[in-house]
Amino acid sequence: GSWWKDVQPAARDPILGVTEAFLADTHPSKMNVGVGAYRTDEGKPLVLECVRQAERHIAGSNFMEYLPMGGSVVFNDHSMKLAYGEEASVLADKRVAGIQALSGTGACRLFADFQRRFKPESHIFIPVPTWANHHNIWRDAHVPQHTFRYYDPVTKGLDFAGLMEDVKRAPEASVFLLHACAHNPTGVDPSPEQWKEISALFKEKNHFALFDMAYQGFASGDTNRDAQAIRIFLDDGHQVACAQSFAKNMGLYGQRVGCLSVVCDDTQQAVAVKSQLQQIARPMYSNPPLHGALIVSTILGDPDLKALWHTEVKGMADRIITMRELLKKNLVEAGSHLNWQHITDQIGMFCFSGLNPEQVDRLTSQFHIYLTRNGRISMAGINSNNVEYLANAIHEVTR
Ligand SMILES: Cc1[nH+]cc(COP(=O)(O)O)c(/C=N/[C@@H](CC(=O)O)C(=O)O)c1O
Repeated sequence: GSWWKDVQPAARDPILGVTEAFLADTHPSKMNVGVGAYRTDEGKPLVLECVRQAERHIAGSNFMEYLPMGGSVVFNDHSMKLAYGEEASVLADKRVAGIQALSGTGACRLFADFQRRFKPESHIFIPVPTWANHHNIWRDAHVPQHTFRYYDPVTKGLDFAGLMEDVKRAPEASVFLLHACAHNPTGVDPSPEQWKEISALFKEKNHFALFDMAYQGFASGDTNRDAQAIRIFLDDGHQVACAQSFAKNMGLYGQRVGCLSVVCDDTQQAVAVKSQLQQIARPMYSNPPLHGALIVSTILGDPDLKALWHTEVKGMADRIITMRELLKKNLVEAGSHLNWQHITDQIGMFCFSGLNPEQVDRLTSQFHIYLTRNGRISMAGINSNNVEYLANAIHEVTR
């Protein structure tokens, strides 16, 4: 009989499934505020000018060879400097094992498999809510998951007390997943003072922090400011790990460019850790793709291109902040009397609107507006031409 007769259709991905539904809709006013992918005020994807210039720099260069299993060393060095700081002592002392990854997803997965292999008894503590794919990644790595409180649906802000209590109650030396900035889906980040308290408690409990930094530069427009949580933990002496993505902040979504780095005791340990991370990559995809890493290295390695990138990433962050203000203003003008303060209090790519699944379903069925059922709105999908339409629709389903 047929080999695969028992294979059932997979459930729709809660995020990428929204894009599929959006593409299938032919309505002229349809809006996609689902997937976290930047769009210009004209509603178009953006290729950064610094990327275009980098592509011209590398055009025709005779690169088609395999990269090492750990990817481009030059790329890894630039990526780690971006995360930890140009002058970070852990980099000067060569204590960090860095490996090029298949964007942020790949970096998280490499860490999850590394954790399974070298800390087989460990579990992972994941914030509630988080990026939906985090659960899939640690599930497939066979690492047991727990959650810790993060978001307060009443205040639509950080549940700091709940977070600290859960961190305190977790067993000694637990592994935690933390969003470095622009928390997905809530857009709620701890303040620097709160990060300092979290770091101190992690020290007390001997916890380990993996930072998922998929939006560095995208939150505030300042790459150093968006990495402050990592810098605070480093200054406190934590040996963190960091999963980086260049999908959003450099617009390299489909190039799959990322980096996983692990801070170690010393150079010898970093060499050992990197060698083991490479052994995880080898059977998975052998070695990572060239092109995107070369673009990133070209940009971060050229002062003018790097300065241009900083300007452009700030431009994207600023447009999103403007859309937050516009959406809130249009909701008031539409006649809504609800409190929409969180729309401008939240930061990064997403607004956690507070809409419930039924209201989301109505936005989609009645107004052809596509967003994830947890009420997350990707602010980049909003522009000056559709913000009023969105505000009226939200008012309609929340009145
Ligand atoms: C927190 C976080 N971490 C990692 C990733 C992985 O991105 P990558 O393209 O592998 O570098 C994403 C992507 N989030 C958006 C896209 C997606 O779901 O894949 C999103 O939440 O819409 C994140 O939001």
